[in-house]
Amino acid sequence: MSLYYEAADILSASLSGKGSIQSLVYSNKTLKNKPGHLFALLSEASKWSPVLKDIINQSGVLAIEKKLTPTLALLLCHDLLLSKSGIAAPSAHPLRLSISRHKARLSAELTKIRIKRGYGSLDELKASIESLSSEGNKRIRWVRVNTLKISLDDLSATLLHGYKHTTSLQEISDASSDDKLYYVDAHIPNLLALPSTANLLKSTAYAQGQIILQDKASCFPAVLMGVRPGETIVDACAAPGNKTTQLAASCGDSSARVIAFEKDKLRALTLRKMVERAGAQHIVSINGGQDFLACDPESDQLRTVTGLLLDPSCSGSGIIGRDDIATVELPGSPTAVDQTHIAPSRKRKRGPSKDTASIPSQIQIQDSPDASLVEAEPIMADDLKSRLQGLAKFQLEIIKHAMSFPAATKITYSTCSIHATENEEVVFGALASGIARERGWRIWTREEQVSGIATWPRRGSQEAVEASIKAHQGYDQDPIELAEACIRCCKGTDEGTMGFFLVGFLRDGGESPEEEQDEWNGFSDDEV
Ligand SMILES: C[S@@+](CC[C@H](N)C(=O)[O-])C[C@H]1O[C@@H](n2cnc3c(N)ncnc32)[C@H](O)[C@@H]1O
Repeated sequence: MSLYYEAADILSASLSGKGSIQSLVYSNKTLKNKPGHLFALLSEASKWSPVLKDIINQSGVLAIEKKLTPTLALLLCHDLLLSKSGIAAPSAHPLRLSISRHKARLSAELTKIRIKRGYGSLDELKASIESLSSEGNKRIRWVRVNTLKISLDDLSATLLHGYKHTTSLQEISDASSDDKLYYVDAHIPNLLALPSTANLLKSTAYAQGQIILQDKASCFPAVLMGVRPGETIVDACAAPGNKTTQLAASCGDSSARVIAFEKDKLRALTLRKMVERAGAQHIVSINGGQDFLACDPESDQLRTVTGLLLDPSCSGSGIIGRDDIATVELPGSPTAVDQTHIAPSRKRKRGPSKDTASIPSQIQIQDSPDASLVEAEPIMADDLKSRLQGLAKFQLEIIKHAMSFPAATKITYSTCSIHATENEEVVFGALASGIARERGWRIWTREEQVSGIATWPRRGSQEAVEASIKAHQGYDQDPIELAEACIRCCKGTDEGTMGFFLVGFLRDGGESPEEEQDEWNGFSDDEV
């Protein structure tokens, strides 16, 4: 029976924001059960959780069986109804009995749900659950062409030889493993999409740094930055170096340069390797093992820096593969259908249970471009909330430090988090800060963004912006303009990106870079 207790503990820890199910299972060396067995149970039960939640809620079993917590009920009900080998416990075990004595009722609820959803058999329902779960997985492999090493045209003759160009991203995500297709992205220059089955890691192009496997969302900040000749750009949190090498590629053979900070010495080694593989060592200076927050913006190296790209450590909740944290639905909470926010979990009346209180039961993302996802903060698990607040404090410090660079006129701030706490709220904390007011920093409006970024439809959450403005009294700005200035990407959409957030800050003035700057109007539609 320890299997179910151990799995329930892992699920509760994941739901409180302590990590993905995968990392919690495979990083724990003291597990009593086989990691593979635990992971299979947890990922299957998570996949089925929207159905199992309804079955358990409709059956009323949680109100009758005092031994069952919602997570235990989810796991046991999964094995009772859906696992070929049934519940892995002796038939007389009290926990097994607590669910199996309701088998008839639970099976009847499963049948009801199946019929309601229009499936003729359990196999048909299973096939639909499988296809839904694979939709959340990455089907697209984003490939950035490293123009320091090769042009897109030359890559077409080598790596892409035998591949057919398509103008439909959908065709890429629908491709079978034999399909050799590529798509040229409309927002990011030199970015391709290939079917995820394309085995690029073994290609010469990858080994020689001609291509960099980088999610589309992660390419947005360097494009927004728009490096111009003569500039010096700081990448403040650089390893492993995706954005550093992208910035370097946009410097090309101009006189622009990049200074990359990476606090962690080991990660700085990875950064160095990546910069070398990308052929960017003559463009990038690496401040390895150095804390960006401890650097002196007035130093000789930094006082002429004109732009800073900030991509600090974050919760990583937008990363694909961490879906399992956010999408498990537990019984004991209402069935949410068309909600933008996490549905509040109903507190159970009987005694306290460690996995019931304040657990996000569901996150639903509204697909409308102007209302991207935000979490309903008040019902966040306490652990997650305090972890996010700690991250947000650090992220705000990074922005404020960047705002103190004397010649800087532009900053980009990004996270691969879906949480407003790390995104919109940090942004407006920064705008309302003393240093922003003193140095004249303001938001980089949508109208001022380069076309590939300005035309991206998913923008910040107006609701989160309004809440942030309220929290920073005296900061009087148009919430619509501010939300429009923020860029969001959502995972699990047809756009094939991970969850991501980006915003920019601008100010007039600052010292000019040493060289004369060319007039630069951003990327035109023809170029992307
Ligand atoms: C989200 S990752 C950056 C990913 C990177 N921008 C890319 O696109 O490949 C954040 C990085 O910032 C580093 N970091 C965190 N705090 C830092 C600080 N105060 N100074 C410099 N680097 C820091 C972390 O070690 C980590 O490698």
